[in-house]
Amino acid sequence: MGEHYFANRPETASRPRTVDLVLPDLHLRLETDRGMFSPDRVDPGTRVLLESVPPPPATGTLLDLGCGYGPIALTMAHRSPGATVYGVDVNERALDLARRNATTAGLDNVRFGLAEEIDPALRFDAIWSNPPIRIGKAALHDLLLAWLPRLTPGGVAHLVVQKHLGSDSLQRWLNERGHPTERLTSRSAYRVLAVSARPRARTGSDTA
Ligand SMILES: C[S@@+](CC[C@H](N)C(=O)[O-])C[C@H]1O[C@@H](n2cnc3c(N)ncnc32)[C@H](O)[C@@H]1O
Repeated sequence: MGEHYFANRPETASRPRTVDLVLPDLHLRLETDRGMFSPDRVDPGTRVLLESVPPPPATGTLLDLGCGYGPIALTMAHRSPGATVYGVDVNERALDLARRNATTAGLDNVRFGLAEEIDPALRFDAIWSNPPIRIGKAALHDLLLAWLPRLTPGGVAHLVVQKHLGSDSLQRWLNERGHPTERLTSRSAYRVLAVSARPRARTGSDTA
């Protein structure tokens, strides 16, 4: 059976290569390898996200959830040089390449690591993600429930999901979980969802 791109330590023999990420505002050559998501080209869903989401906050703390070799985190770091960007993944080969890609791009406002290496007290002003749909619905829901509550009040998460992989049901589920969620973009097979932080529960003193 083929190895999943979300393996922690891919056993697949290494075969390094590069892909070009070309956007109106940046051009990066990124090192990739076997054993990770979309090693031969920047994923079209990632491209839809990067081409359609408004610029991230200029300062603060930003997150790329499931960063792979780093195209989303590095774009955020480039667009928001005054912010600190975190990229988290379970795939250590991808994290190593993401760190190398940051160094090559001269971006020093981005940090890559496993979830447990990221300070649990950190809160995020924006989250961008091409999430790992293929880990299964229950695991994806658990992942989102672990990270979305870490949005700051007013923070927004942008998630790109293919329609046939369940973007509409994910949007419904997020709304049911109390995260106001709208469809920002609909381009070919891809949808970008804009997910707001859950509104804080009103307390007695709010209404006094
Ligand atoms: C669809 S890929 C996107 C990769 C990269 N952001 C891109 O655009 O090319 C999803 C990523 O999520 C990672 N992933 C899977 N399970 C995860 C988890 N529990 N926590 C964080 N990342 C995870 C996978 O290893 C994979 O790199």
